[in-house]
Amino acid sequence: MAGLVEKEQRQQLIGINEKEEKQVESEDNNNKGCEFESGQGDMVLGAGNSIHRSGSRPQLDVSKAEIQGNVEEKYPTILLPNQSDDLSHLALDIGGSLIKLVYFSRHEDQSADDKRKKIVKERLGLSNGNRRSYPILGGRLHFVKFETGKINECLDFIHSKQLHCGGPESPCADGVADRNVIIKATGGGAYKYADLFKERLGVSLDKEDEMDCLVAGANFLLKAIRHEAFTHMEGQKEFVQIDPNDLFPYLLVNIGSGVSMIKVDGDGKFERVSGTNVGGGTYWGLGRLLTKCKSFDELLELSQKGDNRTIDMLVGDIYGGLDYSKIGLSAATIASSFGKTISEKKELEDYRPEDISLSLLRMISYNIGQISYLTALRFRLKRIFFGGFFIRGHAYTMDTISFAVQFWSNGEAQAMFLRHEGFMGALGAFMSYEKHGLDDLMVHQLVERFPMGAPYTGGKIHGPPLGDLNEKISWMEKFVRRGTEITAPVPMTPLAATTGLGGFEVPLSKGSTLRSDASALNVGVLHLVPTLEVFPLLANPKSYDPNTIDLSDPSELKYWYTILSEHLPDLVDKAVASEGGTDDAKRRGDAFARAFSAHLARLMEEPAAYGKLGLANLLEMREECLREFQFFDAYRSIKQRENEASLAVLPDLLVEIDSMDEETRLLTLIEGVLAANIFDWGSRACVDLYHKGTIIEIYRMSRNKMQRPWRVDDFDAFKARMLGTKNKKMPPHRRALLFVDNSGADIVLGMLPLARELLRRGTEVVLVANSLSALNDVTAMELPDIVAEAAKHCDILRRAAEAGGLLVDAMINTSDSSKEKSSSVPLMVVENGCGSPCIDLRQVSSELAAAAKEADLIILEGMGRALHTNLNAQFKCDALKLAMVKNQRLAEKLVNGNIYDCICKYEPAG
Ligand SMILES: Nc1ncnc2c1ncn2[C@@H]1O[C@H](COP(=O)(O)OP(=O)(O)O)[C@@H](O)[C@H]1O
Ligand SMILES: CC(C)(COP(=O)(O)O)[C@@H](O)C(=O)NCCC(=O)O
Ligand SMILES: [Mn+2]
Repeated sequence: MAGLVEKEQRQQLIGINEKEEKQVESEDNNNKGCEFESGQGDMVLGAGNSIHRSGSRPQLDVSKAEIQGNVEEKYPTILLPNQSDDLSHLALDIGGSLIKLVYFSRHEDQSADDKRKKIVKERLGLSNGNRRSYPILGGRLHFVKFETGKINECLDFIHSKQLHCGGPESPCADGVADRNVIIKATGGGAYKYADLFKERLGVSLDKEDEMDCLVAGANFLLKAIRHEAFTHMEGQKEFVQIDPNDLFPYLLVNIGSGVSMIKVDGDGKFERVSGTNVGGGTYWGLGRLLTKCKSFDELLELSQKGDNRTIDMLVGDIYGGLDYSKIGLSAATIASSFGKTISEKKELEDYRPEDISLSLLRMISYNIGQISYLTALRFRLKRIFFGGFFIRGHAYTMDTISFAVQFWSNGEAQAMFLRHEGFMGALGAFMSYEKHGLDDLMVHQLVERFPMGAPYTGGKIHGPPLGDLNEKISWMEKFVRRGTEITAPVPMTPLAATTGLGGFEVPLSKGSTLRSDASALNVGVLHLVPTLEVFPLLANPKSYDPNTIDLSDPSELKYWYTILSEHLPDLVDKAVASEGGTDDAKRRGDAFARAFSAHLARLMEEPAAYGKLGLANLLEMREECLREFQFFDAYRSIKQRENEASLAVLPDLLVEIDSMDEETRLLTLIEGVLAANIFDWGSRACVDLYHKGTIIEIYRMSRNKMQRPWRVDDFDAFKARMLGTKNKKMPPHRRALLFVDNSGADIVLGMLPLARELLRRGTEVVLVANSLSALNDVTAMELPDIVAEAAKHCDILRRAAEAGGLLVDAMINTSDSSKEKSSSVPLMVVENGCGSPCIDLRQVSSELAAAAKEADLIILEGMGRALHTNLNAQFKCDALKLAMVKNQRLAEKLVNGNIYDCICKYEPAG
């Protein structure tokens, strides 16, 4: 370490305590349109130009079409220069009670198509061949609903977002479609309101069969959406992993205004086998008459405070308080719904609306559950999926239905619910567009993200569309005034359960809340990313779960909620500074903080709202939320400063390393990676440390503390594989994938020297970095420049970078003047496909998937990638997981250790 000291003085100049630079990189966001969905929507950055649409689906503009690349390829890419990417599809399901809307928005790829990408594609033999040129290159599916009685709001919404013309970027004249635009629609309203749509928006509704749509939507959801189906018993929600190859047959019960029961045997293979007219409309209609409630939610809310014993006739009422044990009915069992109201001389006003609502809800839910079970029995179906907006994610309703199915089937049949409960028909209508592209997509190409608007939009707030970021922020500011009102949950009174002899028992519905209409939708925005792939080196892709920490443990959730909340002010400061600290940046920062806090609060109340919640999801949500408010790289100047400081001391470090024998060198390199992982701006403890010294001081301190054995120390096994033993020589690995983490010392003084060692030993190295920025993580875009800088001081890196095509543009000033063609194994950079401090290996970039095919060693580095996620992941090849644990609680929990302990976990190919 002595060599480093000389440079130290110089580094003081760029000390870590320096005030954040106020420079702004010119980021031309002004011409990007922003839209905000009122109602239940979210915010989306839009882009693009005109839309070409006519007939029942958007038409291709094939003028000047040409084949790009090799014409011999099986699926050559066809370039359509005049075809806009920004096609927008909209489909509707207009039911008796609600209108459901599904629409697609093309989303601009935020990761730039730089030179590196082109080179990587060539080198890894990736072509655009399997990338569709039409219609879905990538975009987002949005889900919105309106009450049918307020159809004008729906028309306004479509109109304001220009969804009938193709999106806000291509408004149609006077808001009326000029061509004969046809929109797919299902449900009775597609007939009833056809003229209204024509008159108001100038569009024709193309009617699709309701049952066809329901089934198509349900099959798509069950096959392609992770954590779509779940069971709900006694207040406990559990997601069910559906094997797409073992889905059929099943019974689909759609509880809308009325109820349909459909036996589904395959795609497009189904029969409506039963139904009942006692459904959601019955509950809402009767409930309204009997309680004078003004809204469905009000009625449902009332039920939560109700006691049905005042309304229902129980077995105990008939049997003088006794059970009817001979036939298995407890005294608490409902013998007759509303039965008590006949025997007493009371009028409607004498009953509490709360009790009436509860009795009604139980009566209808139980009845549907029972008929469903009988229907399933009739066709020998074991699985019943319930959908429709009657369910409304309401715990008590689901418990009651589950209870009925379980009770009557003696546990043989299982009731499951769908998160996109009421959207099956609308999705099916969407899929009926001839070229929607959806059913070609697989589960790993769909990323469901938190809808950025949901937690803070109220169903009753239907504002105009927000045209730009400014309006979005103003809206957030206004929201805050109403924020507590909107986000405050309505507590659900846990009802006393009777665990008697079965039958009409009171189901438990603990801990659930009934939220305002908007956030009641437990659906995110579906990001369609056709380029994503499953990481091919996962040993067990089906059972792989990226998250190490399960946030379904409430104490764990609370802890991480607090950590993220406490980090927020500092993050906002950094974000605002990264955009020059302008007033506009401050407003955006403020809006971001509010939005993110609201999301956190929402998830605290209902952690499983959008599927199983892990720590990686929370950390990603923070980054997504920053991007939503156009903070694309909050740590930009910190990263730059740390890169420069570290690059300045790299030559000395390399000299020092090169003076060591092989064994000491390998240990020093691994030690170096662990020590440099301390530069983590996401860790509270580390950020506090940075106030105490310069980068180099901290780096040195960190290395000095590297005492072996580390908390998890498989170094000897790794060394044996790398260097061999006395008795056994080992060949070098063919290709290593290095999943890199932070900028600055972490990459420059940690991972690059390790990469260099591998290269020196004849192993190809692929540096795998983020596609989008997250905290101070280095991105794939940034890496070539860093490598080029490092290569100025090192021939090994230079030759490898040249061989990997990384130095095409770099002005290399090497000490070695030889110009001979590089004979080195290559060093490459690929992007991982994500913008988070963690990595979900079920969904990685096609570049990474291609690079992985030749790899026989993986090195995962950092807390996010090797601890929060993937600590327990098994791979088909050798894997090394390296990280410093920068959080006390995590250290205790994972390794029974302490903060700053290190993990070096080596797992040879199984
Ligand atoms: N905000 C709401 N307004 C009216 N009904 C609602 C609302 N939220 C949930 N519901 C329930 O959902 C039912 C409608 O479900 P849905 O699946 O949309 O069927 P439909 O296609 O028949 O409208 C209503 O009958 C009611 O029970
Ligand atoms: C966000 C992080 C996973 C990044 O760590 P890294 O992957 O860079 O090692 C980590 O900083 C973290 O878990 N921070 C929160 C914990 C804390 O502040 O203690
Ligand atoms: Mn990191």
